Amino acid sequence: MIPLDSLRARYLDGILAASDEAALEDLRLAALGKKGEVALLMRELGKMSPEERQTIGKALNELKDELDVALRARKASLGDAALEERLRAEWLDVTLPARPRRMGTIHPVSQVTEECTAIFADMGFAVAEGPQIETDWFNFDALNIAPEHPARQEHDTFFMHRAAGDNRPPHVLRTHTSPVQIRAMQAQGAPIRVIAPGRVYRMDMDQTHTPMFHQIEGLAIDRDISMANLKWVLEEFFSAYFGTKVKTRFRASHFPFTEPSAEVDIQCSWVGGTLKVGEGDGWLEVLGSGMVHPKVLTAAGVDPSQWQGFAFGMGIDRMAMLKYGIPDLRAFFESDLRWLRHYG
Ligand SMILES: Cc1ccc(OCc2nc(C(=O)N[C@H]3CCS(=O)(=O)C3)cs2)cc1
Repeated sequence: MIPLDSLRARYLDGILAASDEAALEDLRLAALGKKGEVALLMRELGKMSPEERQTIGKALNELKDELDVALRARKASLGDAALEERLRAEWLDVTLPARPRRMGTIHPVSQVTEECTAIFADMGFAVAEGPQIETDWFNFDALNIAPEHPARQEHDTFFMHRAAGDNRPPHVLRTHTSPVQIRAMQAQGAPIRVIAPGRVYRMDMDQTHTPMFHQIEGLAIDRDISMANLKWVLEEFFSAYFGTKVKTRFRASHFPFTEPSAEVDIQCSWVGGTLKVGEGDGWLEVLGSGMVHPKVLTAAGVDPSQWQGFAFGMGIDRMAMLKYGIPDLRAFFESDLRWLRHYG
């Protein structure tokens, strides 16, 4: 009688060493198949005494069950490994549907900035850019804004606070893009025709004001530029922007950086809650403007006895709200995809 232990050890080792399911199946047949070693031993039982038959028979059945469990366990782990191998080999499942790719949209602020820039480019204005963090000189002093002017207060302006002993000049988040035009004049002198679009920052927050918003300012300096030139440039701009003939109305005003100054309205009517530009007997304020103050030209290194010209400033977000009928400025910056897709 073969000692069952060596048979058991041989098969258990063989099962653990089996490298794939085919080898395992061969082992199962060799051990437990009709012609398997266990089946052959079972046939020997008939030649034994009843006592032997019972002992050996029990041992053979236990061996059969043990090998069966070991074979199933090994088959399961080989199956997992085969699946793992297949998933690794077939990482790219070309039968999967393509990932939905939605077309992006251009933000209304970017659209309006590009549109305004193009319209002014047609009238000979180049685009000037500059830093968003400015010294208080470029943001205020150069624009003839007095030291005690309320706009310099912290309730209006974001100041960069300095560590003690840091004696660099105060820096602010620019409150308008006017400093860009000072820098442009310092760089190229007169004559000059530039527009300065960009982000500006003011301490403010409500339905029509956000701490960051977008402005576009214009500057035209030459030998004999007048308010009449300003009126023409603005009427050309608004007519192109709104796609219809737009009349403007100048109302006397005051800004430290322009003299004379004028707030400019465009003709409009509110038909059933929607804005109609270029008709009706209503007027809507859209920007501020004026002839550049001599002190501002001097600060920028341009001789006011030789050169003069106009400047204006308007809110890009506000222009987008007017054109697209967007009621709340805060929605511009909430990154709500539904809003962006609707207005984009
Ligand atoms: C060198 C230089 C000299 C003068 C300049 O004057 C730009 C001007 N801006 C305004 C004005 O009213 N701007 C506001 C309109 C709405 S807003 O976006 O809140 C800012 C009037 S004149 C600019 C640069």
